[in-house]
Amino acid sequence: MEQRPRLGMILFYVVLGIFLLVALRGLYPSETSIEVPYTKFLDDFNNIIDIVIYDNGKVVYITGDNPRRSLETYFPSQTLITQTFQDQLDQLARRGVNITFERGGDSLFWVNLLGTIIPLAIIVFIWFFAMRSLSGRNSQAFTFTKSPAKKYTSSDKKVTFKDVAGVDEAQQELADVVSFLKDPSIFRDTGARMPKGILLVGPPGTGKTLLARSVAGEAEVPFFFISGSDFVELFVGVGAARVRDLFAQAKTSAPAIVFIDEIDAVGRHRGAGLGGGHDEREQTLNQILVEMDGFDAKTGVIVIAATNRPDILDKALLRPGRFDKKISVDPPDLNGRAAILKIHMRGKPIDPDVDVQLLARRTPGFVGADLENLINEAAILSARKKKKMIGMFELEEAIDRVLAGPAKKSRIISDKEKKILAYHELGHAVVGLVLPNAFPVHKVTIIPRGTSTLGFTESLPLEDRYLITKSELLDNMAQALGGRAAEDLVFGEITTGASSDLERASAMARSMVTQFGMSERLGPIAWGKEEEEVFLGRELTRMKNYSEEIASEIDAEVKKIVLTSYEKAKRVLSDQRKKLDEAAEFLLQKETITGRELADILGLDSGNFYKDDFEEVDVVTGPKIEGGKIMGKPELGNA
Ligand SMILES: Nc1ncnc2c1ncn2[C@@H]1O[C@H](COP(=O)(O)OP(=O)(O)OP(=O)(O)O)[C@@H](O)[C@H]1O
Ligand SMILES: [Zn+2]
Repeated sequence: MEQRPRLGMILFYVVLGIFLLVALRGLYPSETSIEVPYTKFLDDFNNIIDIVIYDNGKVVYITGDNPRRSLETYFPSQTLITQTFQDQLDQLARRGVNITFERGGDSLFWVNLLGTIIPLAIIVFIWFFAMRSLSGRNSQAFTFTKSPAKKYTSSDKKVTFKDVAGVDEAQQELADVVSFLKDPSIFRDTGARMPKGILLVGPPGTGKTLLARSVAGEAEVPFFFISGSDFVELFVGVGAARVRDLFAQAKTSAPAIVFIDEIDAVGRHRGAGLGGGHDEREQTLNQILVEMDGFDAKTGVIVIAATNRPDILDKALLRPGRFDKKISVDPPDLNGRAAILKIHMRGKPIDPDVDVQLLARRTPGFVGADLENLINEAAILSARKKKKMIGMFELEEAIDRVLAGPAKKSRIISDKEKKILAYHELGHAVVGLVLPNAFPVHKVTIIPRGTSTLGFTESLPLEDRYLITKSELLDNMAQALGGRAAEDLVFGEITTGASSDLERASAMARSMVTQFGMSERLGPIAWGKEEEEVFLGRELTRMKNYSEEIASEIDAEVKKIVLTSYEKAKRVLSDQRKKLDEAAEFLLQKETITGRELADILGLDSGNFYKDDFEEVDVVTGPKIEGGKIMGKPELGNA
């Protein structure tokens, strides 16, 4: 980012240099000859070694005295056809002088002119183009200082709180802002101070922009939008000028909302970042601070900024009177996702049989933008099939695509591999169905998807629960190991396909021992401290604060837990050995089997499959426990 203005300047000067050079060259063309009087021509006559005669009377010649300089003179064009002139030419020819006849002596002028204009035009074009692409905006190549803020006024399609869901807490906080913008006097009477700046913090796609727009829509005030990366411009000082312009615009139409997306692009704490080059960014940032200090609550301008890197923001931005209110915009929970899906289904032809709750359950970790995209994908799939309505099949297919890539029907898997795959996936599913505390099984498929997934069993994690018991953890671990257990049991041999299952089970066991204090031997002690680097790829790092002795005890406990779960999985499967073959036959034929169908084959009416009985649960907002972390993803063990 910082390199941009530098690069722009260098490019600009290089282009300017070339431009001047060519322009000068065009004015004094080196190839052009010097005009001399006719008498000089007569003087030189005996010395001429090369001559060009144009039909309009122009003559260009070179003498032996100075062969590098061509001279030119003019005859009245009639002279060219006189006998005397012909005689003179004869004389020259006899001396072996090179004589050429040409048309239209003026062409040289045009050649010169074109020679100047064409490169000029090319350069202007390149310059223009460079500006355009460097400034990242099409129409504003030359209006650097004018703010490119887009203004959405109430005439545009209005976004209101009804268009946003799953971010209830943030919405509640913003409701105050709306009432303030609608009627500032209420707040003035109680002496309450409205924040000038609000910082929306959250991962991409959670609806920060949408929220800011909905505040403007609810309050029916103009909305000025700009992105922090727009400020990073070609010339030093341009960003600051833009900020000034933006705020001037907002103040004249106050009450108004100024929204700065990606504020981290300019608001990074000073001195950070690579390769210096902070002058431009710093100036822009300073200007934002100056503007925010320069108006008070009476002005009626509220600045909302969004970022997903609050940790790198300059402290100056967060001081009182600036962005002193922080609102976090988190990824939606189960009910939030259902509500967002409903919003984006509005006005689309959705099959009445669609189970929104199931879709929400299948999409943990999806943010608003993903859910919107999901519905769009399903709409495309339906259109491709020329269906009139978007059905559950397309919506589920769209989820599978996002989770594991599009189905690869063409991928050829040998029958033997397919059989192993079927038993492996059924191993997961059967264990999940039989053990009462595993996550409900939704479906099993052996349709290969993406590049690495050969098949998967999907269980739906219980997100509306905030505590997970030890027995649930153990049953889920057994389920994770079910694939491997089935391979072992049925084929007496194991494949490489279970590696991620093993990884998952081991990680669960380790968390149980070190994090949740669930090992009897090691007691209710947190071994090591887990640190989640905020927004840095969510890497979990464990700080070791225990002895080597404890470390080996932890390892022994982890091993014990995993092995016990594995034995449990194997026991369940050998009890169901006969039914397992029946289910495998079904799966090999149909490639997909639902939890309910599998329960029917196993004769487990009360089996642990996904039942549609979660509909419209009340959200109990409680603290999220750590355990949610490892439970957050659906079972997606590849073969
Ligand atoms: N909470 C939500 N409710 C409804 N729709 C949402 C929600 N969140 C996102 N969307 C949909 O996703 C689109 C993109 O979201 P938006 O641009 O507001 O996210 P953002 O948090 O600003 O992302 P970024 O940080 O990438 O700018 C929205 O236009 C909207 O259609
Ligand atoms: Zn597996």
